Amino acid sequence: MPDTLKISMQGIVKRFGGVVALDSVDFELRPGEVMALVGDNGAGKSTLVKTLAGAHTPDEGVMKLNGERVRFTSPQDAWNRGVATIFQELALAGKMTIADNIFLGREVTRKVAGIAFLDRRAMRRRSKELLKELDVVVPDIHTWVEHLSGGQRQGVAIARALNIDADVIVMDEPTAALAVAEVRKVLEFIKTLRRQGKSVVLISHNVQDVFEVSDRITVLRRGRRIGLLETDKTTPEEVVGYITGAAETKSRRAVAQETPA
Ligand SMILES: Nc1ncnc2c1ncn2[C@@H]1O[C@H](COP(=O)(O)OP(=O)(O)OP(=O)(O)O)[C@@H](O)[C@H]1O
Repeated sequence: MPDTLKISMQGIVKRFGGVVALDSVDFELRPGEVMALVGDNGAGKSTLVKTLAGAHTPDEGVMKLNGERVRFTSPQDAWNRGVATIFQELALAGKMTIADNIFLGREVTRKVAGIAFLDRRAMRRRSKELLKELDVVVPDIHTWVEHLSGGQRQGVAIARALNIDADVIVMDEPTAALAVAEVRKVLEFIKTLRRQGKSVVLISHNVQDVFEVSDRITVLRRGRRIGLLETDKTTPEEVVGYITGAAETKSRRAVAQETPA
């Protein structure tokens, strides 16, 4: 059977000195799905995402993109292969315009008499198109990013990923520290990405957000994957049970009761 997964990670181990941050973790992402990644503080979510993003090299394990084995050497390398990670700090330049941020590192130039000039008009046009596709409303394309709201900044960061035709978009706590209306906006961006056929990984501490936008949920606990759940076949209570370890304890108890002495 052909390997149709967008991303597959198998047996990923990542150690930091004596700390085993990821202990043989499997992770998968289908084309066009939103996969939530949840777990308590220190569960290993950021480490897994940084490994996927090329910021960490795993000590063990195999990673595949479209069924092909890959080893990203840097976040830039992962971006070039269409895996764009938007970290909490967003990596946007506050004192640059929206369009300049969307094209950061990939500026469009045109040649006049053999000399390359930045094609600002083309960059502005494309930026407006990308923001429109996502339904991001900004005051003006010339606005400095530092004057935008948190939700608008998330929109610019996503537009930047779409500008490189990324088809895997990884978002690390995109709704943390946002006002309610802004959270709604970011959740809508995620739904738009899915409609466009993109695969999304969403790290979130907010179970309500997870239930609103995800197709499946991966639960990490103490560096291990302890749950892979279909969102419409589980409940917030069950997910919280996995996060806190209560579900694990319960299933162990159930097994113990079933096992004859
Ligand atoms: N660069 C590092 N050096 C040493 N230890 C690290 C490093 N990064 C992560 N760890 C450790 O690895 C474990 C997993 O951390 P990680 O940040 O991946 O968890 P997390 O699930 O993202 O937590 P949070 O929700 O708090 O961000 C923790 O014990 C953490 O202290």
